[in-house]
Amino acid sequence: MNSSSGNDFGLRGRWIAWRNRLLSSPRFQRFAVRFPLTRPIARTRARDLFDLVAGFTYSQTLAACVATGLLERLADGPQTTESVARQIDLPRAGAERLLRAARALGLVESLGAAWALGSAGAALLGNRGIAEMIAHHHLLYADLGDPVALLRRGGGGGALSGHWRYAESAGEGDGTDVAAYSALMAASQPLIAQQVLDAYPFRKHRRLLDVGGGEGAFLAAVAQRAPALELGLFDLPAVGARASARFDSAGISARTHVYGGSFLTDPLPPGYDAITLIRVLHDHDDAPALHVLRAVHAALPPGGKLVIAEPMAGTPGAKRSGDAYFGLYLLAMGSGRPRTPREIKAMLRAAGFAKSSLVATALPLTTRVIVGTR
Ligand SMILES: C[S@@+](CC[C@H](N)C(=O)[O-])C[C@H]1O[C@@H](n2cnc3c(N)ncnc32)[C@H](O)[C@@H]1O
Repeated sequence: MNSSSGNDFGLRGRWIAWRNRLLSSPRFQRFAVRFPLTRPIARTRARDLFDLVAGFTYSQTLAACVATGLLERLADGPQTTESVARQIDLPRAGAERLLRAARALGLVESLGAAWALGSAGAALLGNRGIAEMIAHHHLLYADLGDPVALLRRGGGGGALSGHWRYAESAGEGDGTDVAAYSALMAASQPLIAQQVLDAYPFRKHRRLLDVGGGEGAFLAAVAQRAPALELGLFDLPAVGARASARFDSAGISARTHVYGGSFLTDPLPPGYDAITLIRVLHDHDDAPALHVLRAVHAALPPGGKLVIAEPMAGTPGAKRSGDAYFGLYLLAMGSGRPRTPREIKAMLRAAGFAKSSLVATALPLTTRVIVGTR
């Protein structure tokens, strides 16, 4: 149905149609920037709109900072443009262009004639996972070169789906295929693990199975917080091998068990009273995601807990990261979608879980937590 007036959508529909007619009118736009009472709002709106227009250049400034190691160079103290240019191997003019762009984004700041690390740059340096994400974004941007084509073909089929082998070739991935994504996940895990561990008391369980546990970074963090917990990790065989190596070097092999398999075709091992799915569910379309939840339900004892942790859609204050970033990221990857807590809870009900609740986390933009009870 086509409706340009909004009349068919009740009071709110009519209000939106009226507001949009006004906001898109060049006459009103001219008035709004001139009139003192509307000018601040008009300027903020214009800036927000420009940020949407220019976002790609901001991301690419960031990518250049990470690729050249600019931020690390400034971590040792302020430097002149010449010194920066020499260290990051750019002509002076190129270095200055990058420094100015980075300054505008808060990544660096000027200090007299020198350049220092900015507050956003310092925060980024303290989080290796974000730098690694930025470093692999060239794959995403290659796929987003023609976003309409990507949307038309239903996602996948590009550079990012090659990075996440299992996305389009379910249950697959040998040692070489899984190395890059497993390392990326492990690098970004500390921030996630800390929040999940603060949100949920794993100590009250006896045995915990981390399904799609990657190379074991989450379980290694759990092991420190809950020294009595027995730990299991289930992932594709090639990823499980990486986890075994990590557990060996962390000295926790005796209390961990690694299972190699596909949760889409193999049953999950029983005997665990808690199961975690950390950044796993959103990787899968609805049918396989429901399959995983059913497999978890089958493996848990009555009263057993499933802890789901991942960024979710519709997160207050972080809606862009859910539907815009992860929505397009997972589309390019070729599998999955970000879901709202309500959608995840409905899936848990469909998989047979008796109840579920959303638990608060420190940084919902990066991860939210839902606990389901079998
Ligand atoms: C996005 S990563 C998350 C890894 C880890 N949980 C974390 O948060 O760092 C998804 C994980 O699911 C695993 N995975 C994907 N498909 C799988 C399947 N069919 N069976 C078992 N594991 C699978 C991947 O190998 C990968 O380790």
